[in-house]
Amino acid sequence: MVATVVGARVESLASSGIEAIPKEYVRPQEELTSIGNIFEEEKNENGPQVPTIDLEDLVSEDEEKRARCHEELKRAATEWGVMHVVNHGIPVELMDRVRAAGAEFFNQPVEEKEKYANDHASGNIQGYGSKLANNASGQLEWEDYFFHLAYPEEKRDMSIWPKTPSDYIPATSEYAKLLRGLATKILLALSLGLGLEEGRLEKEVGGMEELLLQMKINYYPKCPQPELALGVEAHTDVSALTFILHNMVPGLQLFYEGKWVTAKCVPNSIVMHIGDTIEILSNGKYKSILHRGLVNKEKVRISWAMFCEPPKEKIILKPLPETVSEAEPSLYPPRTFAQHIHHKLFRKTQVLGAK
Ligand SMILES: O=C(O)CCC(=O)C(=O)O
Ligand SMILES: [Fe+2]
Repeated sequence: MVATVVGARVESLASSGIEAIPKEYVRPQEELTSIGNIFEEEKNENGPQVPTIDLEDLVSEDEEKRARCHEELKRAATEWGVMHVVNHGIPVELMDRVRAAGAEFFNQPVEEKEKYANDHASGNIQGYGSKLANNASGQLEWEDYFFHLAYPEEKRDMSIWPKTPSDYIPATSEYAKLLRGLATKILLALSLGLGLEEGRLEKEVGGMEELLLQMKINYYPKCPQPELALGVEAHTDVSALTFILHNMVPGLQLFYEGKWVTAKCVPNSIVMHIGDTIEILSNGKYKSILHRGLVNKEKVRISWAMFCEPPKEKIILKPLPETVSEAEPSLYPPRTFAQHIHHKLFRKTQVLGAK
């Protein structure tokens, strides 16, 4: 009998030569029916597609062009809550450096990466990790990850950032700084889209001092039975905004109008999600879309998610008064970010426990 090593890295499992995945990774029956071959899914041109938004004119001097750009962004945030953004102002060479550095870090032997292992029991949530079963079902995801705070600079713990390769720190630091600037511009346009003053959402999520940029590199090894597993299970992001780079291997799916839509790989784009925080502040006018990640047999997939998050306790999140009326009552009770996360986990445990 082959015993499963619980807590082992998915990468080690994947390279061990197993032909069948351990049962903890097998999704429940009702979910399996919707999991297909991601390469086939990516080719599907029928049905709705994730919008691509050109941000060239996001801060244009030309008022008309700027308004048009804001309108498109607003529409995508309202209808989808996720989009490919292009002409975002982040140099492609920098995105390539971030990807190369992350990939090189993960290319090291597992033992090297274990030196950065996180330890949730001791409160060390930053570093190298894999999902631990957090509920009775023991369900696991087919991925390992690296997680750390990337911005603001004074809140970073550089002792946990990868030291190898040497470009990891400079590339990721610069990328985080530029993304922070982009987040401000996006929040400005989204504020105007709600009829608010341009700086309002930025302020409501914590501003320059308190909004945290958290980097999560998702590493999805090849999977011998991709039709039975998920790299990341269906969820909405709790963040205000999430910016995602990937290595051009498909995997991301969005639950839109009752169906799973596969995101195409758009060169030089960044996938941007509206997270729960903005959905709540906007009283549901902007959407935080349900999404998940599929894995495959042939190629390792890596994605770099930068979560822009409000502080855990300092801000009470609730629909802004301007977004609430008699006709559109508040859809969300007031909660801190920490309470929101806790509530989601609690609800999920209840749903799973009810089976
Ligand atoms: O890998 C992806 O494309 C998505 C990952 C994701 O949804 C997440 O890390 O929250
Ligand atoms: Fe996500």
